[in-house]
Amino acid sequence: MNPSEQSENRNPEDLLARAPGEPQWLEFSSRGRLAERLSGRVADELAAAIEERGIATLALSGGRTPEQFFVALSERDIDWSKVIVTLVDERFVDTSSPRSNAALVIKRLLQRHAAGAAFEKLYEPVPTAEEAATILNQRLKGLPQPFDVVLLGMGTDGHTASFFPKGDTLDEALDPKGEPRVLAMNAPGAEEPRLTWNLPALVKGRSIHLHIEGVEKKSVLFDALSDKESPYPIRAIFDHAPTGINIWYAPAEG
Ligand SMILES: O=C(O)[C@H](O)[C@@H](O)[C@H](O)[C@H](O)COP(=O)(O)O
Repeated sequence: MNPSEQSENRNPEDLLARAPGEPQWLEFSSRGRLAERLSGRVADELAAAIEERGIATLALSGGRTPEQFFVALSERDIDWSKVIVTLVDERFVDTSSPRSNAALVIKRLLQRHAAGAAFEKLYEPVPTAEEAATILNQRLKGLPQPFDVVLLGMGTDGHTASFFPKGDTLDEALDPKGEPRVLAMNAPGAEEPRLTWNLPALVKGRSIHLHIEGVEKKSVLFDALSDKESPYPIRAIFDHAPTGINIWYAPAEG
């Protein structure tokens, strides 16, 4: 049986009953429906945070998956002038690169209603990602934490944020006792050096959403959640998040 068939035959309810952290499974027939519903949920959470604390923080993943969601979110009419957007992780490239997560956020999210949001990029134009991490930890000291809303993605190698298998700072990044901070990460599976918030910064998020599309990712996630000793870094998020993670899934990619 190939991984896709195997994953299709696995029932999310059975799996989630055994998974750590009591996650919720939210499945949609299309990417568009998912983007619509997820954007409504995130907009409500941001509005509630503004109501309670006067400001809201939103930490986003990049990659290809969230494009439609970003557009749908940009159309939500909330007080974006009170929202600070940042990234869960970034590729060590400037915004002129098609690989820049910041460029994606600027182009797809910080438009329409969301044009008034503040944006804290996870990038500094210095020679190395390690130097950038040092500067970012200074610059982002004042960023209100815990983040109100954290949006995670996942790769088919089981990475989330830039917690890549065999990453050179993976142990440090996944140390649940660390203070929230940004780290540089170099890994064989990443095309360029990365910058990433560490596990404590992400799992402290008041609301955590994991957005995955395609049966291959579903299969990887099921493997990660059904095995306590799973080598997939995504497992660490479920093991350490005190709040239930919402898993948003649509079978089709593209
Ligand atoms: O910069 C990044 O790559 C991300 O933030 C990363 O963690 C992403 O969520 C996954 O790699 C999934 O990427 P895709 O959506 O492109 O599959």
